[in-house]
Amino acid sequence: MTALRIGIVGYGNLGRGVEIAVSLQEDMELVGVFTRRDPATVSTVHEQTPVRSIDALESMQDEVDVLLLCGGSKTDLPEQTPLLAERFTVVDSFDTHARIPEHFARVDAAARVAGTTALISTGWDPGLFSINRVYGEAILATGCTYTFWGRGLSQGHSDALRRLDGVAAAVQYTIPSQDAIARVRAGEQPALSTREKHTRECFVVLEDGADADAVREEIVTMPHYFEPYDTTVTFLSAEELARDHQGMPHGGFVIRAGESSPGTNQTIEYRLQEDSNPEFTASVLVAYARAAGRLAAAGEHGARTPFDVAPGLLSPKSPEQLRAELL
Ligand SMILES: NC(=O)C1=CN([C@@H]2O[C@H](COP(=O)(O)OP(=O)(O)OC[C@H]3O[C@@H](n4cnc5c(N)ncnc54)[C@H](OP(=O)(O)O)[C@@H]3O)[C@@H](O)[C@H]2O)C=CC1
Ligand SMILES: N[C@@H](C[C@H]1CC(C(=O)O)=NO1)C(=O)O
Repeated sequence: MTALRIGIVGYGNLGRGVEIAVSLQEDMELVGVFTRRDPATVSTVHEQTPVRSIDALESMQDEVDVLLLCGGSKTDLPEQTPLLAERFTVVDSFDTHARIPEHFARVDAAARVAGTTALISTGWDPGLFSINRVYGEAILATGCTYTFWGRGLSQGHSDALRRLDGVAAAVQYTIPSQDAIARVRAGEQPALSTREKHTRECFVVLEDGADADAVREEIVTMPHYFEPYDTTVTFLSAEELARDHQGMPHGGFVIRAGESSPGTNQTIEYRLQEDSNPEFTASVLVAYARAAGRLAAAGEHGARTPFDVAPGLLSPKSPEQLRAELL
C-alpha cells in the first residue's frame, strides 16, 4: 500500500509533535516541513527531515497528499487554511471556538471550489472533547454537560499572548475551579458561567521598551481568549521563563450528568491527561490526516469537522479488522 505523504506547515510546538507522530505511522511518510521563516534557521527533531520555505508548496501539489497545518489559531490558520485548501487536502486544529462557524464557511467555500478536502478544528478541544459533548447530549437528552481543562498549558492561549505587540515570549496556564468541579461531581447540575469554571494565569516576557500596563490591558480585554475569565498577568525574564516554564502538560474532562428517566441518574465522563499537550494534539491531527486522505480519495470535498468523520477512518486498521477486533 502506498504511504500517505504528509507535509507540515508551520514548525512550532505542534509542528514538532506532528514530525514525531508521523514517524510512528507505518502507513505515512513525511515529505517535509514548510515554514515562513528561513529554513536554515529551523532545527527539527529528526535531522533528516527536509525543511523548505512555505513558498515551495507552489510546485509540490503532486508530492503531498495531506498538509497538516500547525500554525496558530489567533492569526495563522484563519489565513492559511482557506488559502492552502485551494490546492491541498488540509487538516488544522483551529480552536477559537467562537469563530469556528466563520472559519468553517471560509474553508468550505475554498475547498468546494478547488475539489479538495479540509478537516478543521481537530485536536482535543475542539476535537475529542467536542465529540464527547455531542455523544453526551445525544445519549442523555435530559442533563447538563460540563468541560473542565487543566491545570495545564493552553497552546492556543499561549500563542495568542505571543502575537501581541511588545510580547517576546509567553505561556498561559488554565486552572479549573475545584469548587465548580465538586458541585458538578456532587450531582448539583449547577448553572456555571465561564468565569466560575476557570481562571487563567499568563507569564509574559516583554520586549525591550514595551509598556507593561498596556500589554496587561491588551491581554485581559482580549475577546474570546481572556476577557470572559479572571486573568492574572505576571511579567518575568526570559531566563525565568526558560527555567520555570518548560513543560507543556495539560488535560481535562467532559462530563454529561443526566437522567434516562425521572430519578434514574446516568453519567458519562471522558478524561485526558497529557504530559505534552502538543504531542497529544499532534497525535490527533495525524490520525485525522489518515481520515482526510481517505475522504479525499472518496471524493468527499469541502470542509468537515470531527463531527463529520467516522471513527473508523482514523484507524490504520481495515473495517474488517475493526469489526473483528474492536467492535
Ligand atoms: N484543537 C486543539 O485541541 C488544540 C489546538 N492547538 C492549536 O495549535 C496552535 C499552534 O500551537 P503551537 O504549536 O504551540 O504554537 P507555536 O507558537 O509554537 O507555533 C505557531 C507558529 O509560529 C511559528 N513559529 C514557531 N516557532 C517560532 C519562532 N521561534 N519564531 C518565529 N515563529 C515561530 C511557526 O510557523 P512558521 O514555521 O511558519 O514560522 C508555527 O507554526 C495553537 O494556536 C492552537 O490554536 C493546540 C493544542 C490543542
Ligand atoms: N485548544 C486548547 C486545548 C484545550 C485547552 C484549553 C484551555 O486550557 O483553555 N482549551 O481547550 C489548547 O490550545 O491547548
